[in-house]
Amino acid sequence: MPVISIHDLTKRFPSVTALDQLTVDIGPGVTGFVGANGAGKSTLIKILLGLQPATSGEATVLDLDVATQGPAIRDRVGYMPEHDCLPPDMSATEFVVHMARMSGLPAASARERTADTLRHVGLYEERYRPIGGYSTGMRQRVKLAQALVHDPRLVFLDEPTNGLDPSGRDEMLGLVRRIGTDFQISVLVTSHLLGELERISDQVVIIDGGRLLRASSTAEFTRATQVLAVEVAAFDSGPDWTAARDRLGHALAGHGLRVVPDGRLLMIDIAREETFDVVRDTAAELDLGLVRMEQRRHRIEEIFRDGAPGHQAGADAGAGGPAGGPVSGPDQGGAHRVRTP
Ligand SMILES: Nc1ncnc2c1ncn2[C@@H]1O[C@H](COP(=O)(O)OP(=O)(O)OP(=O)(O)O)[C@@H](O)[C@H]1O
Repeated sequence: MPVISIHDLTKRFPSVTALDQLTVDIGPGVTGFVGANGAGKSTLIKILLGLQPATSGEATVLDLDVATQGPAIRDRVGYMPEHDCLPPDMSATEFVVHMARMSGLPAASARERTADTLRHVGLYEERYRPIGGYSTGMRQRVKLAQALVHDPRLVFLDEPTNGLDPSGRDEMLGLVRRIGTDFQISVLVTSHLLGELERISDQVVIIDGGRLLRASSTAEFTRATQVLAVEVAAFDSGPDWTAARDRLGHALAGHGLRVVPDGRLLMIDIAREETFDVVRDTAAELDLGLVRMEQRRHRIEEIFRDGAPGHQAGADAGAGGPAGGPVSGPDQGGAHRVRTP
């Protein structure tokens, strides 16, 4: 049963259509909601919380109607807003207790839940210091704690990694993942960075200009391709990786495999089951060491890079044949911007 159900939802502002006939069902677990800046992510969250009316269309959250049951939704759902909204003179404990009381918790359980939640987000030691002296990462954790303190069934996290450096981002993503796994709270987390959502989400919804581009399980997005990526090192020619790569490439082409170089790698069509053995044996015959041999997986960002939703990016990487030029293989890097603002 979907946790969130959105049907034909449109939101028009005077000068822009923020959501355009959006229809999508979102199941339990961690859902990554991705789109460029201005794609309509925050607008959707506000409509789902009953804080803003839609222009047309319907949506339910935990089976509650967003148009008429906003307060009941906000009782059951936690919300971490994108922008900083923290009082600098209060400590994390004071602020989170206050938010717990606002959600209707009695004083004693508000204090107890606050201590538990701050421990969970890694702020226990610092909980009595004024928020004004906190780093960006700590402030993000306070916002996360206040979203969790009333023990919601579902949380909306709007760009929780905003402003964080790579290690802070990794820690935040780990926390978000644990909310879904350890606490069994469903999560809708937004980002304009595709790579980070791919890592932590059970399903991913991609919007562009307020329209649905694609919604599917992460496993479906990142399923294995029929391309084997191989990197070799030459024992006898030192650091000349180009020569080693090309020797192997030509030998494999001689075995009837379709091979395309891509930087230090060879992209090889997995035409038959023995392909792995042929690569291993040929590298050994040529006295080359196998540094890496892995079946490529689709990356979510390929959907954007290659334009068309559902495009079989990477699956035909070897189609150029042995004589084909270098192809741009699946991305090796980390998170990518969908579109810079
Ligand atoms: N209250 C408003 N009045 C007018 N236009 C608005 C309002 N809120 C949002 N918009 C516009 O709607 C579009 C979608 O904005 P929204 O904030 O939902 O995008 P987003 O995907 O969350 O991006 P960001 O992360 O940059 O906030 C943008 O063009 C924005 O300028």
